[in-house]
Amino acid sequence: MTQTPGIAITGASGRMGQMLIRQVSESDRLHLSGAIDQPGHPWVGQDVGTAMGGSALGVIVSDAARETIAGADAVIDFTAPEATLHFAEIAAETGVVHVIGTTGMSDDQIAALGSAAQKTAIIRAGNMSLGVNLLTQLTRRVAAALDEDFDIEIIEAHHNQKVDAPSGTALMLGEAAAEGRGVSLSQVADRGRDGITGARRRGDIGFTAIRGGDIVGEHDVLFAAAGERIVLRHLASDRAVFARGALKAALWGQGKAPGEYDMIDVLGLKD
Ligand SMILES: NC(=O)C1=CN([C@@H]2O[C@H](COP(=O)(O)OP(=O)(O)OC[C@H]3O[C@@H](n4cnc5c(N)ncnc54)[C@H](OP(=O)(O)O)[C@@H]3O)[C@@H](O)[C@H]2O)C=CC1
Ligand SMILES: O=C(O)C1=N[C@H](C(=O)O)C[C@H](O)C1
Repeated sequence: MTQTPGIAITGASGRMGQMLIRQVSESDRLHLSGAIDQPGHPWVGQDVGTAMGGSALGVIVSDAARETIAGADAVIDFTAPEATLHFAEIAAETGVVHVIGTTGMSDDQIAALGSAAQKTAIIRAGNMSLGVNLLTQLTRRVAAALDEDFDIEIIEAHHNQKVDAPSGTALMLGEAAAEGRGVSLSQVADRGRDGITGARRRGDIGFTAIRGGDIVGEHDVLFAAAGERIVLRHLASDRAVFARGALKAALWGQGKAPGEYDMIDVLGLKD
């Protein structure tokens, strides 16, 4: 019998880590080969299924990232920027496909992934759901069809434990809108309104971040002109949508040449 690709999950005890472990362990196309947590985490040394409060899955949570990633065909990583850079080095050295969902990375941190991508396939997206990736394409098209009489605002809402803002998704949508308009997002992004801000600058793309309760992830792209508004909206109510995308990416990455890819590549959504 052919063995399915083995998947190692970083940040096993995290919100996404646990969701990914559930999805991989229920998949018949992939199997869970490893679960990683930080040294000193109480889950290290325990069966990951038991640690999650369910039945044993036969995989012990390890703090030995290199060994665990080397034993996998893909590592799925939804953690934090510095951790992701560390895992990228290991994935590159061991030739393991690296699926990155981590957000909040600086431009320098993203650039640093470039050298890892010379050695292995990296698939990275600020949002791995089908819906949001479709929404980026729609945003780009609507932005291209409208002129600067339409002010573009991106409004996102997330749970109260989220540490980065704007969300990775909001930035993806901002990039898509800027691309549609033929401008660079860094030149037009307005990310921090407070106090006497002055009137809105024509052509800016504004960002607003709401944080509260257990909101999984909500994004509006508003195109507002005199007398009319268009709103493109995505609402996520279950983290499974992100995990499903990550599993698809891990499978799609098998046998791919080293390089940087995104979910538009995985989902075949390029126009
Ligand atoms: N692209 C997408 O589709 C999505 C992306 N995300 C992103 O995924 C990331 C994680 O989100 P979420 O699961 O909610 O966050 P959590 O805080 O619930 O989980 C983060 C996990 O990463 C671990 N971690 C943090 N820092 C390090 C480190 N330096 N080294 C090793 N492990 C570390 C944490 O371990 P410990 O508990 O020991 O600190 C924890 O297990 C965020 O960046 C979020 O924005 C989330 C959902 C969808
Ligand atoms: O931190 C989260 O929860 C999420 N993060 C991603 C982001 O920053 O956009 C994706 C999703 O919205 C959930």
